[in-house]
Amino acid sequence: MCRTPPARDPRSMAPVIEVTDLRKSYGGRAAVDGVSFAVEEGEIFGILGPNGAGKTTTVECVEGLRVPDAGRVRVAGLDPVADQEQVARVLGAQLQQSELQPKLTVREALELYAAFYPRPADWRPLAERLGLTPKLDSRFARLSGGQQQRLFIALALIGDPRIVVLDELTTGLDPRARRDTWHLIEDVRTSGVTVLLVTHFMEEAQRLCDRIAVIDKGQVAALDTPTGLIRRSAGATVVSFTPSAPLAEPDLYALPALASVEHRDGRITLTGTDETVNAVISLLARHHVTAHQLRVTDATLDDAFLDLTKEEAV
Ligand SMILES: Nc1ncnc2c1ncn2[C@@H]1O[C@H](COP(=O)(O)OP(=O)(O)OP(=O)(O)O)[C@@H](O)[C@H]1O
Repeated sequence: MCRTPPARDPRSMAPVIEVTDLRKSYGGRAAVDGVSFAVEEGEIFGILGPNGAGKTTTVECVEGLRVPDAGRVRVAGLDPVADQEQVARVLGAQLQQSELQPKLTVREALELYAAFYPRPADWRPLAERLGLTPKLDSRFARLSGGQQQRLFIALALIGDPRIVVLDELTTGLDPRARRDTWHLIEDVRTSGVTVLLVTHFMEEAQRLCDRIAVIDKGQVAALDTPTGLIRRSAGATVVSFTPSAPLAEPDLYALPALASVEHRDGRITLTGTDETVNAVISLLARHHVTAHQLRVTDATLDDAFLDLTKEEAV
């Protein structure tokens, strides 16, 4: 949006955010319990996890808002706690709703936050790009949810940061406003800014993120590209069909790489891998059973997330 993408030699690229064995407890209970990840410059890096997993605590340590109990955090090589002032110049964070005065107009908010930085971005083109120009004289409290989020993005970018941290950016937005916001995030990245994105929305993570750390119970349960996460989850491929004659249960359960079997209204749904699909087709042929409405689909990030964060059976 405002930065020119830096010319980068991929071989010399150091991570712009490094989190190593981060630990943070509240009242003796571990909220973050040994989290490590590294974010490359120019990435959209997602942090995904169930409620209470430790996502916000992790990003607050990256922002320097919380002091870790143990571990190491570096943002552009700086310590967010010891070097707070320098970190504030390279990292833009999304404000929480409560942090902006309801009576402030959009223009006042932009001017006020621009004044915090030695070399702020020009807020006018930023406001224009974010569709805020017609709202410059509106008070914050009178903006719609989508307009408020766009203002938060503008304020996070006003210091012309190298990195922007966005936490639950599209919560409460309608589907159109959410999609508009996704386009904005893609534009932000195209302009060379690294994005650290905390989200609950699988579709959002799958669409936007280059890589995702799935955090569960204070730990990194998996770290991969969205496609990689789907592939590594137990049931990466879903096959469903209505057989022309019943199939023996032991034959189904003997299928290779099978993750689950479901029967509903005469229809069988299996999850597994491509190997499972090939084997079920052979099984059907061997027993001269026809598969009506045979469908083979890829699992979604939603399926992978549920698999990666499932509660262990007790
Ligand atoms: N200031 C605090 N004092 C005490 N406990 C806290 C505090 N902040 C967070 N916690 C607890 O730490 C754990 C992790 O919280 P955190 O907000 O980091 O999780 P989260 O993954 O961001 O959750 P959510 O998706 O619900 O926002 C939770 O059990 C939460 O109740």
